[in-house]
Amino acid sequence: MIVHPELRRAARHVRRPLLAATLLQAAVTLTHLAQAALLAVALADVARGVTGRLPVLLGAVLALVAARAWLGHRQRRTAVRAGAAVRVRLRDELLAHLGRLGPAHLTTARAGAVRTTLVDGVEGVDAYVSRYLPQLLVTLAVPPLLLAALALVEPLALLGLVPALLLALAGPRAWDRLLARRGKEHWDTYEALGADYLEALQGMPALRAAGAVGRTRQRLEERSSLLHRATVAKLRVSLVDTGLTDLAVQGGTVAAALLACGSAVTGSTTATGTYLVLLIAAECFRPVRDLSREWHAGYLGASAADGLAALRTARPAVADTGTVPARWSAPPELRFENVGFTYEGAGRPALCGVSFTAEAGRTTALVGPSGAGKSTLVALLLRHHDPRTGRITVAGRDVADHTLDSLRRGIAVVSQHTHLFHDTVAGNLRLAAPDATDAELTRAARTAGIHDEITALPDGYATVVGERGATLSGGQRQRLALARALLADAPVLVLDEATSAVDERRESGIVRELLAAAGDRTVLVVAHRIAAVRDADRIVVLDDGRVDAVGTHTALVAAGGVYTDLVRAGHAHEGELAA
Ligand SMILES: Nc1ncnc2c1ncn2[C@@H]1O[C@H](COP(=O)(O)OP(=O)(O)OP(=O)(O)O)[C@@H](O)[C@H]1O
Repeated sequence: MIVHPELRRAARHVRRPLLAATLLQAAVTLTHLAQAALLAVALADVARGVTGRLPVLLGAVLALVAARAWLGHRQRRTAVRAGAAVRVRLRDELLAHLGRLGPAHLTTARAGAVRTTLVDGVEGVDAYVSRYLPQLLVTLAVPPLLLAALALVEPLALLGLVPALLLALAGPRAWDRLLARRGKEHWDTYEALGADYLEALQGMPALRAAGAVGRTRQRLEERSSLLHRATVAKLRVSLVDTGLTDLAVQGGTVAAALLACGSAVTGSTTATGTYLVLLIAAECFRPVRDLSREWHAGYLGASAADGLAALRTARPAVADTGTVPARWSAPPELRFENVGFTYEGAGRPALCGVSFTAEAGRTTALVGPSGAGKSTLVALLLRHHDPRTGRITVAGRDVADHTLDSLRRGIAVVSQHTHLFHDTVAGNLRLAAPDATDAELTRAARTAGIHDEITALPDGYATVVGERGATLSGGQRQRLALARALLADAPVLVLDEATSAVDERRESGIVRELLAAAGDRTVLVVAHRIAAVRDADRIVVLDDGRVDAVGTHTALVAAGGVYTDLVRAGHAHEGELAA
């Protein structure tokens, strides 16, 4: 009888349907009881050789059977509805929270484990709430009522039934803790296996390239046998629980039968009373047996409860405390003022006293060697983290003043890790602008340099691109993501290595077209290759978390330093340095 606070919380929102399901379940139990009483009277009549009432009694039994079937059907429907409501609400809540946690959460949590919690864990809670909880309430309420009724007919029978019921209900509580621990161990192993499988599937090309498929398969097999052992350990405790319940149920029924027979032999009870004791004693234990059966359905939910609670209460890297919606009537200025930031657990700061301004409606480029802090600056602008020192303002207001949702909607980002969904090209493009017309899709795709390739696909814009855009090349995926960002029509556009997978020959052309299409938006371009940024209005050179220089391409080349090194390290042709 594990009632985890997380499961109580999940059930709180469906109190009414749950109460209805419990009452219907109780009504089903009452039909069993009434049937037992009618059969007891009928059997006593048969024993006495009186058959006059038999047709009425048996007719009533049949009516009860029909009523029970109807009540049972209603009960299941109500319970399923309550379970579905719990499932939908919990998933919505968790998904919304995952959105607030942002990508920072997945640097510590594993995607496969989160998936297992969201899918299997929530299904388990559904079974727990819709099947186990109503039965638990009925089990706590009905047997005491039946015992009270039996006390009126044959008080002696209680001597056998009460201890047996107490043993059946309270006995297994002795190892509730062990049961909870085994359940958690099983869940953790199950979650880890799910995460391993997802990672192995997603990383299959890398595993093949490294010749590590065999080793991974072996590791997965080890994980599988760990899960098998955890399942057996869990079942062992669970079966002891069920065994004890069964023993108490059987023992109690036999004791009640012996007592009833004793009373019949001594003649202290009528024939009807004896049959009543025999049949009602069995009914006393029916809810206990049913509870034991439903427990197995709800055990998964009880085991997943800790994981669900951990996900639901995980703290986002930043608090969504801003109250002002980010609605900029004109492209805003972005200002970084003395920004410093250190990742949790990192020995040295990723950024240190970074100050620069990305002018409104202009293109500012961020360049620097690998690890200089370019992506960290973008993450801070989007508030995936907050700076440890300094501040970032958009249109003169601290980004922390804005609600997270509106801030992120106002800044369209195309990063080097584009994500496409298993949908058509058009469906992927319309993610950012569900109402965009076909003409608008085409215009955005043309600007991103992907239109011709889309029309060459078997079904053009209606072609399904596969999971994560698997049927497209890296460059095509990036250009689709660019088109999607253009459609989003946000006043700020951030291109974070957005063309890194596009060949250099096409890169400068695409970037030039993009910047023209960006119109008067404020654009921040992060790039390794100078070709992607040489036309920017202003270039900020970052080195080791600090601003090394700010200027135009021509001025920076003339000044020498880190920028010139970057140009030289790239595929700069003579003209680039000379420009
Ligand atoms: N999640 C993280 N946890 C800890 N340290 C991190 C994390 N992400 C980045 N860093 C560190 O912060 C520093 C800046 O990283 P960042 O990704 O911002 O650099 P970058 O200039 O974008 O590099 P690249 O051009 O290679 O993408 C690096 O030293 C990096 O190792």
